[in-house]
Amino acid sequence: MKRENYYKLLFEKYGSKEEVYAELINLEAILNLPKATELFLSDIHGADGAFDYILRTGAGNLKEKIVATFASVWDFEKVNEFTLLVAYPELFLQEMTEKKTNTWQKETILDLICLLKFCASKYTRSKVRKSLPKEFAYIIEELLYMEGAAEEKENYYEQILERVITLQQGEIFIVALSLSIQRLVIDHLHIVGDVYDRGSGAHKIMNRLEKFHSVDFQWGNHDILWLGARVGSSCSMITLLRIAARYKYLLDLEEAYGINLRPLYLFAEKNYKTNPRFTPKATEKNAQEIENDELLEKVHQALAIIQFKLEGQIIQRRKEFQMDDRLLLEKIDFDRQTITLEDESYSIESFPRATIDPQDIYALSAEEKYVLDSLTTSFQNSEPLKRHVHFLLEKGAMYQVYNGQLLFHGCIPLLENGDFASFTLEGHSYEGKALLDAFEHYIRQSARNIDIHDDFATDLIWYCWCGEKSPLFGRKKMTTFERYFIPDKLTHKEMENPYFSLRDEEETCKKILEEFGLFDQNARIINGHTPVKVRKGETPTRANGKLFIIDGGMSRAYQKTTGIAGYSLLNNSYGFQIVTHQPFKSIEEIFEQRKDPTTVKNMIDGKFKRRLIKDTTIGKEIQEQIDDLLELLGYLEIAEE
Ligand SMILES: O=P(O)(O)OC[C@H]1O[C@](O)(COP(=O)(O)O)[C@@H](O)[C@@H]1O
Ligand SMILES: [Mn+2]
Repeated sequence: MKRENYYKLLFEKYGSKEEVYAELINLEAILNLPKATELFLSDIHGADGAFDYILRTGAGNLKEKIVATFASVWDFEKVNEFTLLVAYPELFLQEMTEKKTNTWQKETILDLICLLKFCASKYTRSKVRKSLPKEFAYIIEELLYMEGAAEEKENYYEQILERVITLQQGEIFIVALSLSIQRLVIDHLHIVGDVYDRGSGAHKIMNRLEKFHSVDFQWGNHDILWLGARVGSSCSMITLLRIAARYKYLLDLEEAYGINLRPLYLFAEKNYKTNPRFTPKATEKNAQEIENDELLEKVHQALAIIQFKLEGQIIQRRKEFQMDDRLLLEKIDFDRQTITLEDESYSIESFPRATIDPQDIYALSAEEKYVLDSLTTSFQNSEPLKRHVHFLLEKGAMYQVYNGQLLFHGCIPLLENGDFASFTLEGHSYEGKALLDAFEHYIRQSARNIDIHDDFATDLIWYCWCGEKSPLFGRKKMTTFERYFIPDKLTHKEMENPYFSLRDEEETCKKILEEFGLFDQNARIINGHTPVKVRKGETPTRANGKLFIIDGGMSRAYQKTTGIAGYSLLNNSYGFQIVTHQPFKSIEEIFEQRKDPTTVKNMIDGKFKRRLIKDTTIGKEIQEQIDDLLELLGYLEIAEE
């Protein structure tokens, strides 16, 4: 478009020169406000309750704000009580045993207004307005910004509150105020991968993310399985189903995504026997569940075998993946019940050989094909999955550079000596940032053609899940087969890419940051994917503070290894804060304990200078708008002459 036409269009948006001035002043004011709070979360793994809890409490930030507002007058007990009220207002009101007298309501509303005022102080009025519930926006604004003498104000407040309460709106008002506070406590959310798998609530998390006011997403290896399932990667789809069987929430997928599992269940019931190696992971059992387990064992096996066959097919047609050592089924000696891996023979146990055709080991049987087709149809017709994958494509990426930080889920593949490891895709060799960009390019290409199921791009989605050079995975191989069938635990080890030890060194982190154009000394890497084993003395801060690992560790099954639930990260205008989470069992337990066990630790960056919006990614965009408006004014002046 010609510059002149652009100015005309821009001017039409404002209508008058005065409006342009007003917008300029507004934008310049925004640039000088303190930077808003970001929350970084990762590895949520279907734990929707824990996720909901973290969002409602702003990962401990809500309590921090309450302490800052009322510290001089309230004790811990009162702070905890109020945190609970703001985080779960509906439930709090419902559970309250004392009478909710008019005085109590009035006091609570005034306290909430006070807190809201504090939380809103670093935002523009227009932004605060957008965060308020429509029905109460006017009243709340009156209460927030009322000018005048103390006495006048008090009378005015008194009158408004009296009215709200006599109209029976007190409780609704309390809920509305609490939700607005929640909304302002976290301004932007970063999901550093792995919302999906190992827990049954991923769809609820995705529903919530779709509506979240400001969010970005770095794909994790588990999310990529779901994206793959939607866009035609059969092997990704079967793998996520196998994991769902392993963690015992397979049936929930019928309701969550409308997946028809009947053909799969019928096939498994007919072709498989029970096999304790495939008993789903679960903690407590009742009689009905035991019966269910038997069926699930069969389904779980059926899925594992289809997965190994499909993997074999991909590895055979994609020599460039260099995964021939993972062509496992052909390495089995069925009569001797052994497998040969890297010239070593290992015994295998309970391998269900009945559905393997010795003449064509990786071929699916007609029945398996039928099951696969019907599942594919189900996945590709699922409306919620379509929406969720659309969200992943729109808000998600392989990595993100935001406010001078580099975010990615897994790793940047490195060689032992710290150089970037290269990988060849369709004849081109890529490394470092270019490698991540290339993966992203192919993922998006595959997503444009969901009817093609075996092209290079779609196969590469599966590679992202478990390939050695996949930045989302970062391990030499995925030993799923070994863990199911080979008792020798030595074979279960998944060697990590050198990145995972080299990232502890400042030099490595600096090199990676520079590769992504980040030269500032305050630049940091924010990483997910690997649980921080607190029990073994590991910490989430590495490389002299250049890198944070924030595996939220919300997957219950993994809490044994970590010793806590996990870590997340906050970043406000003063710098980073590391948040330590305790295992979340239920809201009931939180209400019983009446306290938020989350702890927040400040990591003030070197010099104590508050970061303003002008120093952020959004600030750069606002500056561009300002520059445009200034140019527009210049243009208008010339036009007037
Ligand atoms: O414990 P499970 O569910 O069998 O999963 C183990 C597999 O998951 C992985 O850890 C990948 O998942 P993460 O991205 O959560 O680490 C594989 O490396 C491993 O083979
Ligand atoms: Mn991961």
